[in-house]
Amino acid sequence: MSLPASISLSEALPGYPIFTVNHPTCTARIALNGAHVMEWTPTGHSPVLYLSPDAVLEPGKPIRGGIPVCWPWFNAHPTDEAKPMHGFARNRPWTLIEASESDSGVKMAFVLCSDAATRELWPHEFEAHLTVLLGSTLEVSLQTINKGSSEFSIAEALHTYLTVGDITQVTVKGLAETPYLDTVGARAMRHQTGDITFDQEVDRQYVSLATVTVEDPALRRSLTIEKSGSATTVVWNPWIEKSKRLADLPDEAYPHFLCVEAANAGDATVTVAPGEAHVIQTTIRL
Ligand SMILES: O=P(O)(O)OC[C@H]1O[C@@H](O)[C@H](O)[C@@H](O)[C@@H]1O
Repeated sequence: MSLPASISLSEALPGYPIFTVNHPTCTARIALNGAHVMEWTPTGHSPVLYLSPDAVLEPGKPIRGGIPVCWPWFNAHPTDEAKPMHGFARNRPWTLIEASESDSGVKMAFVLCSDAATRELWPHEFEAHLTVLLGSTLEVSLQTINKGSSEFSIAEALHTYLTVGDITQVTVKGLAETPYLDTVGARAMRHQTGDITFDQEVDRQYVSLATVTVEDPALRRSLTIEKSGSATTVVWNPWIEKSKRLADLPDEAYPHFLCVEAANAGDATVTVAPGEAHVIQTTIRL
């Protein structure tokens, strides 16, 4: 496929293609492995997405940072922990099917289809389409199409790593008075009173359709995360002890990112009938 002038293709390592976007509205990088948006920087601003300096760029491995696509399950597989964490979509090579540009930005679309390897992990026929609009805002949508003859259920997340200046000064607004599944320690349903602030590990699945704002006084900016087709918002920061266990994340990195993820997780799995489709979408703006 021919690429428009604002998108170029290179290899981070042999056999590891990366698309680089240089457009008047933004710069960005997207890996074909996982259809993974690694970086997005609107013109005149510092990077919005966090990418670990120790991220591993290797076919079949997830990238620490950017927007991993978690699909068709979220977190550990519900019955078989030997299967990949967060599903297989972030570990597979996708195919680029559209790349175009306009004055407002760049559009890229990728597809992942069921094959022998995916059937080993998940016995269903599907097409997954990831569409990314990169400009002064970032829009990502993931469409799941059931190509088989029986229904299937999915969990999913657009696992967005946001750069923040100092997590201890961050406030997340939009989830006050919302129930959530707390997955730090023994799982428990809890109730969020007031806005979210951070002084320890946070790993929560909020039952929410709401738009979320991340107030970041250290970088003097706020980020808005809108979403649709998503009944769960995951909020995650590993803090120090969990960071030490993650080999592809520097121990001292946790104050500088926060994950706010449009998701369908926990009880909010999505059932897709044969021939039907489901779309989860998120828009991030400064
Ligand atoms: O290390 P991974 O597989 O990318 O997962 C990172 C985190 O992803 C979050 O979304 C989960 O809520 C956490 O429990 C998990 O630790």
